[in-house]
Amino acid sequence: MNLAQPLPASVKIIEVGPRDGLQNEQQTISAETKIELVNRLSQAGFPNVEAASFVSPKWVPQMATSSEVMAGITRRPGTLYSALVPNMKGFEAALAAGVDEVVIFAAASEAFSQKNINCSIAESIARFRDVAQAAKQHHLRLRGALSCAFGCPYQGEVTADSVADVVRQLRELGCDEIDIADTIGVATPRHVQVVMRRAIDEFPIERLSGHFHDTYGQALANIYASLEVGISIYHASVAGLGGCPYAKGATGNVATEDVLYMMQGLGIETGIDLDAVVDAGQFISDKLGRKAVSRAGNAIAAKRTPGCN
Ligand SMILES: CC(C)(COP(=O)([O-])OP(=O)([O-])OC[C@H]1O[C@@H](n2cnc3c(N)ncnc32)[C@H](O)[C@@H]1OP(=O)([O-])[O-])[C@@H](O)C(=O)NCCC(=O)NCCSC(=O)C[C@@](C)(O)CC(=O)[O-]
Repeated sequence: MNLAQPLPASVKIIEVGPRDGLQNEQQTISAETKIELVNRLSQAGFPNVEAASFVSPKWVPQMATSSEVMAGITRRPGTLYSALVPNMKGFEAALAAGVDEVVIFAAASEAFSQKNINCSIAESIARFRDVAQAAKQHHLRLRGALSCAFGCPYQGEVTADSVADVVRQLRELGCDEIDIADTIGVATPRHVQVVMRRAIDEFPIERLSGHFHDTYGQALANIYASLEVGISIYHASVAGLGGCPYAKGATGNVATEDVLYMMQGLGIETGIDLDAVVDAGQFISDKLGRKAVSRAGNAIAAKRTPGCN
């Protein structure tokens, strides 16, 4: 029996490079560079750029410049600028910085919740209740991220039921969108379809997203598997930037250039200029002093060099 549906005609791609991509970089990246990266990405046409994170600078020092970044960017009408917010202190800073969307971030794994935000899942949901209410009061969009939905670096297996349980709690907080995240990139396509189908039982499919890291080289296959079950929102990171400070060995999110190239080939509309994203990827890779991790990005950049075909 073929359970696959027709693929969506269009998808929303959320660019998470400036936050998820850069948060784990050991070298200090200037606010100026982050601002230029965000501007290049919004100009490329992304409907949503995750630009900042108002977490404790003791926990994630690279994100300490988030207010400066938000103050320095040139806002493009049509782009929403999002930021991670773990508590009310983060919310106040995000509000003052003028973010359009706050992202509360829970986990499907107790062990990861403790390592990442220093509290249990239940405590995190209680903390997020105040943030969610404040976001609604201020008419800000509210997104819920769910880490370790397919496996945890500390506890190992994570069940689809525990994912569904936290999705339901995030729905009850009033999340407009919920991200099902493979923080350590361990998922494979059939597993993804099982978990996504359980999540769809708890939350409207058109507001669920897939957030895949590429640690085991499965991210594009996992996106395709999610397309088959009808998921139409995906996160990606320019030049494949990233990793998670609390998930050892996690590599970057799937590279945005690779996702856009695949969507183009599938005839799925994104509204994003792939060439401009390749430029943004080369820009940030030059600043970091290393080659972009995107296969498609590097291939397209190489083709532009005279003498290459
Ligand atoms: C949640 C806390 C704050 C708890 O951390 P804590 O130490 O339990 O909190 P606390 O309330 O005891 O505060 C400790 C200190 O931090 C300060 N503080 C407290 N809150 C803030 C804030 N918002 N902004 C700035 N400062 C803050 C607070 O004022 C205090 O300062 P002190 O009195 O010692 O000088 C901490 O654990 C934290 O910031 N964690 C963030 C970890 C993180 O950002 N991880 C990466 C993002 S998650 C992720 O990447 C996964 C995702 C979403 O991408 C999906 C995926 O890929 O799977």
